[in-house]
Amino acid sequence: MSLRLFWHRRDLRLNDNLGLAAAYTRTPKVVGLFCFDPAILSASDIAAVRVAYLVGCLQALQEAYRRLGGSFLIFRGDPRQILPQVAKGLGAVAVHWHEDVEPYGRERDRAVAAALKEKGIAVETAWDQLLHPPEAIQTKQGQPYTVYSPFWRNWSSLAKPEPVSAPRHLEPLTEIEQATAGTLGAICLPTAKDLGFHWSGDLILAPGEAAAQAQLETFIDQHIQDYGEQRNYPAQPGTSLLSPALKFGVIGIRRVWTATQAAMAAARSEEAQRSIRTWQQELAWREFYQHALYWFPHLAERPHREGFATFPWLNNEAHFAAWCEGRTGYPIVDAAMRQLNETGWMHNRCRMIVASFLTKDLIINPQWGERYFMQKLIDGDLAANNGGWQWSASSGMDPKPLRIFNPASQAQKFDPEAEYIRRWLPEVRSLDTIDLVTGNISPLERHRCGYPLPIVDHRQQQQRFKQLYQEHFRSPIPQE
Ligand SMILES: Cc1cc2nc3c(=O)[nH]c(=O)nc-3n(C[C@H](O)[C@H](O)[C@H](O)COP(=O)(O)OP(=O)(O)OC[C@H]3O[C@@H](n4cnc5c(N)ncnc54)[C@H](O)[C@@H]3O)c2cc1C
Repeated sequence: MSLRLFWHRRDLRLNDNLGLAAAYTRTPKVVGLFCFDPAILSASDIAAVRVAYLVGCLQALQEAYRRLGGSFLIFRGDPRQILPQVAKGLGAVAVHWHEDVEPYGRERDRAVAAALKEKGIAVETAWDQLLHPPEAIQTKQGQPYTVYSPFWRNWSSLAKPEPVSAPRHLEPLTEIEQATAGTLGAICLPTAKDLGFHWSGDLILAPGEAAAQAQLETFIDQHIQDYGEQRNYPAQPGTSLLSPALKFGVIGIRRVWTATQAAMAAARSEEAQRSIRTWQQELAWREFYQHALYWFPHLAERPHREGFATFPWLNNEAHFAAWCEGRTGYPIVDAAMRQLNETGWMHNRCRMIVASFLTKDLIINPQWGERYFMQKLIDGDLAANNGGWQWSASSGMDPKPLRIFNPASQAQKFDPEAEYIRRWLPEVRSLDTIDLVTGNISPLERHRCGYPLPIVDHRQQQQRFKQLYQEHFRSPIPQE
């Protein structure tokens, strides 16, 4: 029986997995494989919480393969060497995987494909992590979109693909093949600690396909119809928390989309339908940023607007340390950074607030913040994180208006009872709500609570940023 390998990367599931389903139509002997790449593991922006979630998902996937009777192999090393060696050693006729948008992944995949073809082994790839691959969404002139609204109009007008089924039964490796895999370097699944990462906290989402599916169902049943309103309040459980599952492909995007369509059909009101539409738009933001990275790989390295590469950022290291530790003296900013440090996740509203604060109040290079987020986030994803930071810094593809968030107005609007602030800043819990949301806390009170004075003055810094902007770009401030 011919053997095919399926190389898992950002698709840690059996259901709604296009490449796996395609391989399974050819043979039931599809062997799953995951390779820990030292180049990725040794990068300086890896979060321990993300590795912990990844390892948990691999464990669930390995069990899922076993339940279907199949085999799942783990390796540690350079995929450019491992994949061709293993495929050849096991006599595989083909290796299947899914396309990636990240520059490193695309280059790696080209090298792996070339090495396999040299050995006479077929390579079959598909787009799986997006509802529409980059080539499918372009302007009338055949160019990639650089602005979200027209992208959304095009993207949302297209019919969406249906989910595909998981294999029903898989053939395992024979004992001899298993022994061969061992000599080729197959290892037992390491723990996050074995890989050099330590995460002792809880995870916002339990690892594995079953947990992601259950989370989707809970969100659809209980929250999606109120998402339009609730998604802005960081103290409320109004968002899906599916970002780690979507990052690692623990749930299929076609399944997620189908669930939103079913919710739309069952919506209780027009308001509820608008909420569901808003959530669908977030899924489109995810795709927009992935397409952007695919077409403009330089985004991973530098600002899209070239002028920002030489912007005179102040880059005060003490201010950056205070921001990272949640000790800026601005309660909503500090609460958000503590949430990130303690849980590996931060609410979207707060991501925007802290990113604006870092770039427009502290006037620090957004790349510093982008990297810190990657070092901490369970859902840290190059495309989404870069997109979010470039949006916040006004250095991205869609720079208008110049977004400057006022921390006090944001807190008054989106955390009016200071519930979120109190949850993450225990030292100020006893203070009055109005003081917490406005940040008008006297120096004496701050001293009494052990809470720092504001490290900068928002109003002054806003003026300073605008002045630097005008001088640097020699142009007026872009307005809405
Ligand atoms: C500065 C900054 C950095 C960010 N970094 C990341 C990151 O590293 N990884 C990441 O997945 N998201 C990132 N986001 C986007 C967003 O904050 C998270 O996707 C969201 O908070 C995840 O929570 P959720 O799953 O409950 O989202 P929901 O509100 O339930 O949204 C559903 C899904 O849509 C996608 N999504 C939602 N908003 C966005 C967005 N603005 N851009 C891209 N995709 C989106 C996510 O996959 C999310 O899981 C960032 C946003 C900002 C402003």
